[in-house]
Amino acid sequence: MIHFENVGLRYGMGPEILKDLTFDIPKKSFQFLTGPSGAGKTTLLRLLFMSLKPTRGLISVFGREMSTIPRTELPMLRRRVGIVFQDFRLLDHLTTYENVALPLRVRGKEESTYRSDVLELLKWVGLGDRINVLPPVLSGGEKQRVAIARALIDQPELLLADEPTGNVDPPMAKRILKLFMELNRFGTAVVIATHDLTLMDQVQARRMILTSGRLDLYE
Ligand SMILES: Nc1ncnc2c1ncn2[C@@H]1O[C@H](COP(=O)(O)OP(=O)(O)OP(=O)(O)O)[C@@H](O)[C@H]1O
Repeated sequence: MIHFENVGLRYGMGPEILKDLTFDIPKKSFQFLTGPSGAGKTTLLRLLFMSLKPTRGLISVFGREMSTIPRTELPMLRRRVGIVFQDFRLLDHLTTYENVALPLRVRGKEESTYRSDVLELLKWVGLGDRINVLPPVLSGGEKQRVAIARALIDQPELLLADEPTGNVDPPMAKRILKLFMELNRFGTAVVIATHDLTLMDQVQARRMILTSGRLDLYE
């Protein structure tokens, strides 16, 4: 589904942050992306989300070579990807419910077809009593769970999550992991960037380890 071939990335004239990355993200696969702080995990997720272009090498996403994709087509391709940003990126003027429903609204779906799914997912992540609240009054962990629910609601082909359990307690982290695994069981490829060893030890999954910009894969 995604293929990287000798990919390198530098920001501006700075040093190369990612070096010679060659790997695949197969359809329906599940993997953790880990490595020390500053190793380039978020940068790699941004490449996977097509919000950054590599400075060298080739990336193909959903069978398309990234350098040939017109800018106008990127939003359509990105709709096939669910992403949980480290800083959540919720819309502050929309309620919790409306934030989670947004990807479905953007697709032109009727509210009656998804309302119960959104409510059920919000309940699952422990936010059943926060549906009409605006993000500014939510705690960090609550915001994180809204961002996760929004990324999952439309069953994307690929889910990218940047430290998705960084702000929640261990039982909730376990619950969120279960949600990702369930989504994966239904066919979504999942990439979770994390430092959380306890989380990674709960699943037998591929580990992609970034160290000083180089990637090692442990199947
Ligand atoms: N927009 C940017 N401009 C210049 N340098 C950047 C930019 N974004 C990230 N970097 C640099 O790239 C390197 C990798 O950063 P990145 O955020 O990808 O690492 P990370 O592995 O996700 O770190 P963490 O685990 O702390 O979130 C760091 O040295 C960072 O300072």
